[in-house]
Amino acid sequence: MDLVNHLEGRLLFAVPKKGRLNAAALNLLEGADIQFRRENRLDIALVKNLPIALIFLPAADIPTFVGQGRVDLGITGWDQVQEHESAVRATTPGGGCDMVMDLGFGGCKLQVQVPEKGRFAATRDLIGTTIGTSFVHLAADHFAKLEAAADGDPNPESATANTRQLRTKLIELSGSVEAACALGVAEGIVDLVESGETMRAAGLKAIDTVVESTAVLIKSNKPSKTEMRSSLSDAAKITPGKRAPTVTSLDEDGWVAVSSMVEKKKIALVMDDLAKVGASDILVLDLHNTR
Ligand SMILES: Nc1ncnc2c1ncn2[C@@H]1O[C@H](COP(=O)(O)OP(=O)(O)OP(=O)(O)O)[C@@H](O)[C@H]1O
Ligand SMILES: O=P(O)(O)OC[C@H]1O[C@H](OP(=O)(O)OP(=O)(O)O)[C@H](O)[C@@H]1O
Repeated sequence: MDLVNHLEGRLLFAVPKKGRLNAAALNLLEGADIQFRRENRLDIALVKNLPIALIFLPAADIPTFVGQGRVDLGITGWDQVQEHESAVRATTPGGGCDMVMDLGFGGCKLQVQVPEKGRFAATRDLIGTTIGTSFVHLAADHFAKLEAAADGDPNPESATANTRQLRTKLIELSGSVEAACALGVAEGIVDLVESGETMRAAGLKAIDTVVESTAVLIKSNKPSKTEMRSSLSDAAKITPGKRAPTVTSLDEDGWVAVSSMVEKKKIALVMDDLAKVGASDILVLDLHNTR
């Protein structure tokens, strides 16, 4: 079955496809009686008992899909939501995601770590060095604030990597970040710590916390394409016009303008019904003749 063509009218819900949050997220869905069967290798599963489609994505990509309004809801780490927000702040303030609730599992901290017996005691000592991390945008913003404070900026908390030329060099690593110091790739790292075992085994110590994280439920603050399409089909049933309504794309993502002929005596009721299915800016214009 081509599942992509069965998404219309369904709420799209992104779930971590693997990794630390996968099992706990699936438990949560089971507890909420969300029934589905995921076909082997398919990243979309239609929920049997509710108009929902689950979309299985890497935890790091979920804020992008939710932030762009491509899916409506998602479960991911707060660290990933913050990293996305830092990455797109210049073009999309807030990243397009709103936090609905803290889910309480997946607790960890994104921390600045340095060799235990090394020369760095505080994060500001790392200014101008090389830092290895998978969270390049959050780490860059963190060092932008530190550098602003070191330079005597009266408002260092408002500094970001977009507003400053960083002296600290960030190297993006996709895993095993803790190996970077011992192998000479970086002087310090910014990486997740849960039990602390990985950090201790690598001879590192934490000297600063960038973000404290747990798994969160996030929602898009843009209407998704499917939501828009389903509202549109509801609206078209209320105002079918003579043959079909005229639908025009608008410059704002997710919105369309709809024109349709309505009998004069039904205008008030039709406007009420349209507002109920989510229509806004409803205008009534005179039509002088029709045949
Ligand atoms: N000990 C931990 N280490 C890493 N992440 C953790 C840990 N505990 C909880 N998390 C949460 O799990 C999220 C997903 O991390 P995880 O490494 O499992 O994802 P992944 O999709 O398997 O990524 P990757 O393939 O890069 O390892 C993190 O962003 C974080 O919010
Ligand atoms: O404090 P701990 O309980 O030891 O957990 C922290 C470790 O877990 C994560 O790595 P992961 O196991 O996901 O592997 P990775 O290094 O390949 O990302 C994270 O990047 C740390 O290395």
